[in-house]
Amino acid sequence: MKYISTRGQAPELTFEEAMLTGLARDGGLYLPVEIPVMTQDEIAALAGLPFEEIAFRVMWPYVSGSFGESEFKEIIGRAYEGFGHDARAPLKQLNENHFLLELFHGPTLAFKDFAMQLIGQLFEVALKRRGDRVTIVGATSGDTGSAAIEAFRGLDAVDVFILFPHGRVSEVQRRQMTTPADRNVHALAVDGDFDDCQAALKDMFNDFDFRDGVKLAGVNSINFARVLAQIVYYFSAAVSLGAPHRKVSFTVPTGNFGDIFAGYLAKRMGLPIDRLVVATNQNDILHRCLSGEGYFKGDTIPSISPSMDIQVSSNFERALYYAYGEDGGAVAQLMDELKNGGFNVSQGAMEALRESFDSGRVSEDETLATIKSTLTHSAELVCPHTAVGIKVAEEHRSTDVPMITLATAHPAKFPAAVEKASGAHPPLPSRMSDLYERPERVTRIANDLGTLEDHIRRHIAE
Ligand SMILES: Cc1ncc(COP(=O)(O)O)c(C=O)c1O
Ligand SMILES: N[C@@H](CCOP(=O)(O)O)C(=O)O
Repeated sequence: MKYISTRGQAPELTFEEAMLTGLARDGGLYLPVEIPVMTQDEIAALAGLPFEEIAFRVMWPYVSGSFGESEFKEIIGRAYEGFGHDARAPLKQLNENHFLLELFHGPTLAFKDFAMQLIGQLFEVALKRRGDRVTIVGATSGDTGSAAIEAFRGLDAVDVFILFPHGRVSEVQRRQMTTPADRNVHALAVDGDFDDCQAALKDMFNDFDFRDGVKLAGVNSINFARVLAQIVYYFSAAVSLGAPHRKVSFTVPTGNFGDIFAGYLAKRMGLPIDRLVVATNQNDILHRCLSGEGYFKGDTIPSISPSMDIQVSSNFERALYYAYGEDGGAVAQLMDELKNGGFNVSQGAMEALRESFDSGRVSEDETLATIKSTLTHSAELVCPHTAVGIKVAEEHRSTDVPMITLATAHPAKFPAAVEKASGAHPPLPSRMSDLYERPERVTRIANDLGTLEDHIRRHIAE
């Protein structure tokens, strides 16, 4: 499989090259040249298989040519062996036709572990084969950073620098990033918001001297490998509810649009997904856009679902690429307009987006009320991001198609909000019970490209 950029001006790459590259050199995001399709029989055959086998069958067409078949199976095995649930992504029933897909049984208690644990293994194998090393820089609103640090800590061939917005992540998220003692891990608390961190990261990729000098690699969902690994649980969940013989819908708490874009690819691969519902908090650029108001940046407002405090949703570019008929020139022009504040989406592209996506926005009070009512009515304690999803899902579910809401993080990552809403304190798993006692190591740093690049150059392989 070859990979092309959403902006049409970067060289075609193999899966391994695209994974190690991150952002395309024309500023775009990599996508497969064509989306592989599974037959209805192939999808039906997934029912009852272990998660790892489903992962292999779903991802293999995307990676073959870069990794051997048994090599890839072993990588998948290693990636998920540390998960705290045999099903990896178990489904729970909330009410008659509303289900919760629990994606927080990995090492850092958020859905990011599904992809990050896999690409940690893929990077290690690929870099060893090449005899190469890279500098990973990641931007995080809390969960990507901790998952990346967990996946890459202690690896000789990788330095990992994580930029997070100072004061805008939960204490558990911060401590997950600042307490690992490994010398190749560097947590940077940036004076800015998540969008500033993500913009700085993209600027580093577009600064070719820096990019080539430090061998920059990215593990945010700008990296297609991240999105790929997230396709798998759409399949495992849907077949366990009767797909391909029965349609299902998904509601996804959304910020950077990576998770729900994985659902879009699952649909294009042949999974009978009826609706994909984008659920946003008060940082609602995606909801406004899907409601026909154009894609215009606002100020990011801190919320109790901080991982979704995002205004520039990087993977929306991938959805626009398909909505604009795979026209890289059109996408490049929209992204230029975004630099000046935003753009209106053409009527044809809006129709294409609406064929798959619905959306809803949830206020802070509604988030708190949903945490409480979910505990009261379904005996489930959920994190604020999941609550945003549940609220929107309830507004969009129909009686005849099961709705699956993605439970994207463990409630113990956000104890203050969960306790405020429900009065219940979500305990951390016992393996993390000393998290609050571990010493922290973090550098507070200005939101300035030169300062960030200089810091990274000076601290590589120290
Ligand atoms: C807990 C949680 N829920 C939801 C999201 C939103 O996911 P995405 O950015 O893929 O839309 C994030 C961050 O990415 C997250 O950390
Ligand atoms: N919510 C994310 C933001 C970054 O998203 P990514 O999927 O592009 O890595 C986080 O927790 O950091």
